Amino acid sequence: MVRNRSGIHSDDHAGFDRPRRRTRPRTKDRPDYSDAEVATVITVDRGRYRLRLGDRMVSATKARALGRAAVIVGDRVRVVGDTSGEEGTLARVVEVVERRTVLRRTADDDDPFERPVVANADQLAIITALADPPPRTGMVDRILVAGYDAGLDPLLVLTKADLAPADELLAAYQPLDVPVLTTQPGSDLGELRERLHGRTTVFVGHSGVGKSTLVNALIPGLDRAVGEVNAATGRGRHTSTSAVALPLPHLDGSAGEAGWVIDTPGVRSFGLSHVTPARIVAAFPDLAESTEECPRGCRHDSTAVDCGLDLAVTRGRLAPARLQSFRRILDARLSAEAHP
Ligand SMILES: Nc1nc2c(ncn2[C@@H]2O[C@H](COP(=O)(O)OP(=O)(O)OP(=O)(O)O)[C@@H](O)[C@H]2O)c(=O)[nH]1
Ligand SMILES: [Zn+2]
Repeated sequence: MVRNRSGIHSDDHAGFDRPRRRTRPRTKDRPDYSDAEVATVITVDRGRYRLRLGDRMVSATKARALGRAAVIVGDRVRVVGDTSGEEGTLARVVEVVERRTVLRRTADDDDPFERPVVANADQLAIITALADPPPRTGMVDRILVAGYDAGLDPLLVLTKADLAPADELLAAYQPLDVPVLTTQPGSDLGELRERLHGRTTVFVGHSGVGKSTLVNALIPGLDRAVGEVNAATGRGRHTSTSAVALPLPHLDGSAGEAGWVIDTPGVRSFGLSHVTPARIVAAFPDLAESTEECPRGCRHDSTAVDCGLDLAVTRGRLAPARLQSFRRILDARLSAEAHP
């Protein structure tokens, strides 16, 4: 799949969480912040933001003028006030820079509200264990769909390869050209590091799959809590409920970051009611081309009549396994619609 660096199509910029009109100050009163410093949002916690500004960490609140507009992890924001980062100081976020991408979910399929989860990522790593807990392709498919919708490049990381073989999952995702990596205790993370290099990658995975173990291995000294799952709540006591952006160190010790990992809390569901099938198709240029011959309103699923995708298979232009895998993930979206 050929994509530009940011992984998004040029028409994807419109209307990302612009503040509503009533919350926006009248233009003539709006101060000009264009020369304010720009920082990256690392965490969001009850109206407080931890920002990385150059090589210092700064705490901040949101300026009243931003109203209810969301500020999310990964956002690039303009900040004013005390940006020294010294103990007890608090800067003010006055503007969110236009987002390149937004990964969204709806809490449930019947939840009408889209919740932006992470801004400005360009890759989505889905972490799945090969056993303990057993892999759930339905969940992987749903997260993939959210990633394609957001214009993120997918990456599948299969952990616990010491416990079970990866064949089945490889067969399910290779036809979609999803890169798949496997890990196990002590395995070489070189290829994963290469894929993370210079990019911002969201890590998503069900609780217990070994996500913290992986993040700790990638970022020595980080010490994310591993395996502290509370039996009663199914949630680690110290597990944060929102995402956190973590800079990846350069292995040779040079300054700056080698990329960003945005770690998200274990997901149990990934609602997709905000996703349209057309945007999933658009993530696969070869398939999108074949749908040009479809009848109007074709949904391209396995029940579709005269679908151009079936024609493409008949003509030998599309591998049957690719179409089958594509329809499986399309179904992950459509089944969301079937149970509103
Ligand atoms: N056998 C095996 N066990 C692993 C592997 N990776 C992690 N584990 C174990 O799996 C358990 C869960 O690992 P975590 O890293 O806490 O999983 P997590 O996905 O971060 O889970 P949450 O913190 O609940 O989100 C721990 O006991 C780990 O030691 C692996 O590759 N093989
Ligand atoms: Zn079709």
